[in-house]
Amino acid sequence: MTAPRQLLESLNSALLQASTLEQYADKVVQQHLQANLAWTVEQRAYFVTTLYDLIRYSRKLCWGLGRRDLVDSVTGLNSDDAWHMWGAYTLLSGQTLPEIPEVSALNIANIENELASAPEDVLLSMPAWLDERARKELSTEWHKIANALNKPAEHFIRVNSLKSDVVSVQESLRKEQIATVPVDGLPNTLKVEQMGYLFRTDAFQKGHFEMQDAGSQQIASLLDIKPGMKVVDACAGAGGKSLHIAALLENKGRLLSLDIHQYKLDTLKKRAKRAGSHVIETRLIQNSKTIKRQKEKFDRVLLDVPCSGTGILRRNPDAKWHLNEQNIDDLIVLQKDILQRYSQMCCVGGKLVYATCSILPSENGQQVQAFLANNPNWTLEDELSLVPGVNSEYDGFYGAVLVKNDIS
Ligand SMILES: C[S@@+](CC[C@H](N)C(=O)[O-])C[C@H]1O[C@@H](n2cnc3c(N)ncnc32)[C@H](O)[C@@H]1O
Repeated sequence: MTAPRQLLESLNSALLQASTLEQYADKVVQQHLQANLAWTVEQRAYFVTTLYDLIRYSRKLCWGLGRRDLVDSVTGLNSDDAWHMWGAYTLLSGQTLPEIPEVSALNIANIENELASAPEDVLLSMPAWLDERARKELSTEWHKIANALNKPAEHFIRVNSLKSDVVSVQESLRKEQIATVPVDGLPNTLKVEQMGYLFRTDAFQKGHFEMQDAGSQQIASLLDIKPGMKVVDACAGAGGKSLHIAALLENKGRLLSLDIHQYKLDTLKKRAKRAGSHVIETRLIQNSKTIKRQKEKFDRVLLDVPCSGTGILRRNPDAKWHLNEQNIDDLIVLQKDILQRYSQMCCVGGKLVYATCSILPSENGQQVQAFLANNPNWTLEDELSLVPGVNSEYDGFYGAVLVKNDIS
């Protein structure tokens, strides 16, 4: 596709905005798409894919351009640098550059020559600290995982079984020129093959589906939910998994969705209304009493804890530039505290799922093992570890199913 000048200028300013790290890339994308409603579906796709790739590969591109001063932080990027990054990216993707002055000085031989001396973490375009930590935790698998995390994310739909079914959603989207295919082993999941304005479709407006990665869709299923159960989703956020749980409950029973941020719960409420999920009650966690009051009240507990998000870097490529090593260490302390305190909400004989969207064992299996060592009344029933590049084509997710036993 030959991108029009106006689109390239938008791309340039979007890259500058994202590089300040003052806004997350998805918000920058939303602003630009909203401001350019005349772009075709193809042009929108080019904008989003290219911006995300420029962010994803910024470290490698800066090295290739000989800009070692920008390799460790692109927060000092200016408009000329942003044009050069787009130019280098275009050449490295095997495409030709238009004859415009901003990129006329670039040539592929120079870029490849610079990259020949780049260290592994630069070629993977990962922050040096993350590369070092992941190598320690994941050994030789890290290389494969990092390459998989650098691929653009695919888009998946979870059909809302409270209101529709896979065949009807597929047919409804097909009428709006959006092509989808079923996903093996996941009965309510569709993969989007031909993108369109998904959120404007009739099926979306009527609550017949939600956008949710196929890996993420496997977490609520671990809870082994039966209609009528009492369930708590204690880190519910905007409700991706709460909506799935409500569907598994077939709207029978009770689902308490908790979070420390009211604005996320407000979004959850709107989504629940659209989805026809009547069993959801939201509650803000104001202090430790909110949790203590729910002691042993639930058959199922989901702890989808705050984490590094390293499993979903394909979807949020800028997250690696926002993170630092201290953040991960702090998150590990928080996860441990949430698992210890919030597990009290589970009744004896009940089950708890501890989940993250991280690929780091220190946030996953190691947390669970430490919990089991300190809590002999709990046992590990099952463990799901979806690791891009190793055993999964989807986002990276971890889920451990823990059972609370009576040892009195
Ligand atoms: C991984 S996100 C949850 C995503 C959500 N479950 C979904 O599927 O859309 C983690 C959530 O934990 C919340 N959180 C952070 N600290 C918390 C705490 N101490 N107790 C409960 N929730 C917390 C965050 O606000 C965030 O919404």
